[in-house]
Amino acid sequence: MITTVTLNAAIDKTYYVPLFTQKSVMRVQRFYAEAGGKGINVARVISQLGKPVLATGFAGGFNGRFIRQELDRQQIQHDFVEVAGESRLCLNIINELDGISTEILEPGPVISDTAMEQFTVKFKELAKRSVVVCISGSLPAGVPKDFYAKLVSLAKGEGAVVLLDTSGEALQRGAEAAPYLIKPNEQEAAQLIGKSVSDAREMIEQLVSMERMNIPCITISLGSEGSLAYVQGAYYRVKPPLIDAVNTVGCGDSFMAGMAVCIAEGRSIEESLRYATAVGSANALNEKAGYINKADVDELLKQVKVVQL
Ligand SMILES: Nc1ncnc2c1ncn2[C@@H]1O[C@H](COP(=O)(O)OP(=O)(O)OP(=O)(O)O)[C@@H](O)[C@H]1O
Ligand SMILES: O=P(O)(O)OC[C@@]1(O)O[C@H](CO)[C@@H](O)[C@@H]1O
Repeated sequence: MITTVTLNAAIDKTYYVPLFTQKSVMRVQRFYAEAGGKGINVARVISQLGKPVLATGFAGGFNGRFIRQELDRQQIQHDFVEVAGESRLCLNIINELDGISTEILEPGPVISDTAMEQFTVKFKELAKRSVVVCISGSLPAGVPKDFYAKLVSLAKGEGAVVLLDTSGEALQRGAEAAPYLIKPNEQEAAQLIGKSVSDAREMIEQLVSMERMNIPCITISLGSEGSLAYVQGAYYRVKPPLIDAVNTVGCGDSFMAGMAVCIAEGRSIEESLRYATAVGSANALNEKAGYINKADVDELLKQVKVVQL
């Protein structure tokens, strides 16, 4: 089984407006409301790829009920710890004119020590039954910055392969616990090394050589430019197909879903990078965040280029 973790679950609302302008009244033309937050997106995409998955994390209030209901409707297994307060609302406003998206993300509920203890017990149990555990997204208030590091160690102790996709201090501390894979985008990678470097190859080399960084697989995602990966001593450049992107929010989560599936199935690294890239690109073709069509993935797969450097 693959388990995905979303400590800061959300209702992801996507608004399509004709022209996004400040100091104006904008009428929404189309909108979508989905169960979201990075790990839930990963779970949905894994499920859309036809593979078994379970989503866990914290969920609370009316929004938490909506999230569980949506997962039920989409027949995605879930096991969340109920928390006091409301799970957050994340808004993605897409300007129809040029496709540019603006995200407004609520902070989410404050998590109590009791809820964290409850989650830790549940997580250990789930990790024991999982081949791969994928931990994604920001930490809600109340959760210590080293919580992902604790989860990484626990899951590794239970024999699971751990993938981590987060940012800032949570990523820094989590990375020190040596998950199997991290996937920062350029901005997150720059935060991790403490400065921005314009050349992606130089950036990944700096990440690899960082002290206390003992991670077998590091991929820096570069949006429409694809990614640069380091896997056990070798570097790879991955180029996605040229597509007409509609909504790129959730591409990183879809990439993680593709990697999780391939790692769970023991596929080669080149095959995994190719597949994950096709899944990431397929998400960009969809109006909803964290959504793919399997037929798109199969088509895009033929056009992804992976080159060992
Ligand atoms: N416009 C695009 N065209 C083709 N492929 C894309 C595009 N945007 C993203 N992808 C694919 O998806 C992967 C992940 O995208 P990206 O770098 O935007 O992740 P991210 O910043 O983590 O996204 P998010 O946090 O919204 O999930 C890329 O490496 C690429 O393979
Ligand atoms: O605050 P986080 O957890 O870093 O990011 C949350 C979020 O922007 O990430 C997803 C896209 O990757 C969206 O579904 C969600 O709203």
